[in-house]
Amino acid sequence: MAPHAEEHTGSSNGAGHANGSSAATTTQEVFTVNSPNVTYTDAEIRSKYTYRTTKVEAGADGKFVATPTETLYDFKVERKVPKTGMMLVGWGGNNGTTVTAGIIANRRNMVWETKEGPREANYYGSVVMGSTMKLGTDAKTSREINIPFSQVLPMVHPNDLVIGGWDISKMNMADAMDRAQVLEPTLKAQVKKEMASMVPLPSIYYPDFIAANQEDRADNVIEGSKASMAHVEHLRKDIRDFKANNGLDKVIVMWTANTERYASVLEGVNDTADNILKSIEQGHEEVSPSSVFAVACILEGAPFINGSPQNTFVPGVIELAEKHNAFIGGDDFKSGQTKMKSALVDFLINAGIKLTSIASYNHLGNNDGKNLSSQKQFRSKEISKSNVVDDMVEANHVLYKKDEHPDHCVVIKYMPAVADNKRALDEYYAEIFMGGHQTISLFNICEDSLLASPLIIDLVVLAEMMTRIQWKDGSAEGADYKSFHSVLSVLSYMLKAPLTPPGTPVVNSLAKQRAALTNIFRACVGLEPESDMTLEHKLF
Ligand SMILES: NC(=O)c1ccc[n+]([C@@H]2O[C@H](COP(=O)([O-])OP(=O)(O)OC[C@H]3O[C@@H](n4cnc5c(N)ncnc54)[C@H](O)[C@@H]3O)[C@@H](O)[C@H]2O)c1
Ligand SMILES: O=P([O-])([O-])O[C@@H]1[C@@H](O)[C@H](O)[C@@H](O)[C@H](O)[C@@H]1O
Repeated sequence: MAPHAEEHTGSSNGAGHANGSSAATTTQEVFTVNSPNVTYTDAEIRSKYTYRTTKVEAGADGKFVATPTETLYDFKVERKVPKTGMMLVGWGGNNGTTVTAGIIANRRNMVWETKEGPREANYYGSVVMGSTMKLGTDAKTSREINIPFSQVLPMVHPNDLVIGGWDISKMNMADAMDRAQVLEPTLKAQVKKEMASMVPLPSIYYPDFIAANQEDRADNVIEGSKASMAHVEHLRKDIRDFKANNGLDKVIVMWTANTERYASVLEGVNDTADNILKSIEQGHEEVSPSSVFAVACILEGAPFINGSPQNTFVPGVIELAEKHNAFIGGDDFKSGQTKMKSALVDFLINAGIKLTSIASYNHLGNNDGKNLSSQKQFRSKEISKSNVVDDMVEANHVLYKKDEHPDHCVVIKYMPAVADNKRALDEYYAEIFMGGHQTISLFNICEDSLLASPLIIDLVVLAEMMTRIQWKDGSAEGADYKSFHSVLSVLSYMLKAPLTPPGTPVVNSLAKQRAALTNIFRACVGLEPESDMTLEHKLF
């Protein structure tokens, strides 16, 4: 994505709507790949990529036998950036209002006064819009050349996103933004008029799935019995209407509504695609609103991402997505305390330091915290916040015996006074050389919604990008191109509890997650994985 070629003109249009530029901005890539394995047409980038890895087998003598292997893939990337809609479930919440105001402010290059002086709109905290990747090294000087991550492939610019969504609260977005207590009044004043014209669509509300303390918000609910496909069809029509009313090519749906309790996974209820559809027809009590949204999106062909920790993707929903070649992804934005944890644990364990205890406490005062003050909803969050260290511990059997792992506790307390400015207090306790100990104590004020909103943008932009990437076996004549697996594990960097295709491992290491995303996108333009070997600086 090149720097914006045109000014964006917002235009409001109908319920659950609005804005974005009149058309997707034309982009000029900032690099081309000079390789016989990469071809460019106006419509596509095609690349032949050799995937090199190492297969390991246990030898007869008990030693490992490592065999380098090569697999040929052909990748195809559609270059046309579609006019894309972002529909948020829970649009009227802290994250929904904040990300909406943030995109409007960026689209209009807004500046607002604060007590520390003027502040300009930005996309800090977004991997796509705020980070770079190493393209290679200068042919003459061998110095690193880095490019904005957003320019490795032709991605949607968030300023172009047309935003809409649903909420069980009918409050318009300007009033909901005030309710959220996240943004500076001087910024809110500049987006207020536009946000006031945005009203969330009514949503489905099954009280048993979120805290009872949320009931007073529920004044914007789709009527009718849960026991039918009516809710699914209603949401599908909402998506179709939003797409048609805004002249969109694509819609991505993001769950940023309240954390639900876990749904029981039951044979005959939600274990298969057919059974989840039957259970929705029957209004089964274990079918959650988020699963109904997921089913509606799968049937409508709109990628669905779950930004909360509940098990939206019960096996039947995953199977349905696979049957329909629809994209799903989740779970639970990884915004502050857990993102720091996944980086710190990665560093400590890979440094050979034996982490033995992690105590994670946080308190917050926003509505999310209010909902999480209910045990069943907290349990969903406790699970997603606790499992984030598992793969890193299991990968180091020098430090940890089988099934040995650090003590790990997660505490969340609702303290209204701090509002969205969540406090995360962590203690990491580790064994070091010769019986020593290292204690790391962190006090991390994470402004929850200002950290989560850029992740919403990343997840939507990356999910849309994945719909324009196809692959085929490069060694098989006549093979057909197909999409990546329905479960977008490539999104894991932004998520606490990465959903992966059934039977595949979960990777929580932040560095590995980012490397996977970066290197898959590099492969799509025929480039080798980012290597920091820099042999050119060592072998001369
Ligand atoms: N840093 C973060 O903010 C962060 C990080 C990770 C995960 N999350 C998760 O993201 C979600 C949203 O966080 P938030 O701070 O915006 O919460 P919030 O409570 O401010 O917003 C949630 C919104 O969802 C609405 N809602 C509830 N049930 C709904 C339904 N069935 N359909 C449509 N709307 C519904 C509520 O009315 C509310 O407006 C929460 O589940 C939270 O756990 C947030
Ligand atoms: O991503 P992270 O900062 O570790 O986790 C956060 C929790 O600490 C917080 O209590 C909760 O309100 C947010 O939804 C988010 O899940």
